[in-house]
Amino acid sequence: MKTYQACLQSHANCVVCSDGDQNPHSLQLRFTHVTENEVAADYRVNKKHQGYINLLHGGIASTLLDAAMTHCLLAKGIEALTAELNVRFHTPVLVGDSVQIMGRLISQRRGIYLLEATLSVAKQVCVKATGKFIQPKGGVIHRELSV
Ligand SMILES: CCCCCCCC(=O)SCCNC(=O)CCNC(=O)[C@H](O)C(C)(C)COP(=O)(O)OP(=O)(O)OC[C@H]1O[C@@H](n2cnc3c(N)ncnc32)[C@H](O)[C@@H]1OP(=O)(O)O
Repeated sequence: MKTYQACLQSHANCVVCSDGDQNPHSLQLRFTHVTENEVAADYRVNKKHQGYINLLHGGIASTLLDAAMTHCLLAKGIEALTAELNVRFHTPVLVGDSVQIMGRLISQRRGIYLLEATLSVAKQVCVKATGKFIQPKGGVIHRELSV
């Protein structure tokens, strides 16, 4: 089984979790293990990431939840692609809010991993997601570009 550190190399330039040297536009999130099947990260909402004035863009919120679920699998040595993402926006999140993002593995059946993730402010869940993840055939995730 690959280690978490080794799995991180598969997305070394990631817009969510690489360091600023690798990608200056990265949100530079750091996920930590909470339990065997759970990871978490903290993030303060930057005004660059608003959609409607002073509200966190829903696409960015979805990205954070997708990343939490991905890291949950990476922490278990599993590199899989998002095959399906379902997001429910309960409460707007504001610029400047400190948010906690959690990802949790729910189940695994016939190569399809089902996960859930939450984005909370002061312990109130504002955005919730479920996702299905699948390991690509042959296991190769990254691609070479022809140009
Ligand atoms: C911070 C870290 C960030 C890292 C990145 C974050 C995660 C991402 O953004 S990943 C990028 C976005 N996702 C992608 O680009 C994925 C694009 N899709 C794909 O590559 C493929 O469709 C992939 C790999 C998901 C599945 O491909 P493949 O294995 O060929 O699937 P396929 O043969 O169609 O299906 C395999 C099985 O899964 C099932 N399946 C496929 N999709 C789904 C789904 N959404 N729900 C349920 N079942 C599904 C199929 O029915 C099939 O079942 P069975 O074997 O019983 O027939």
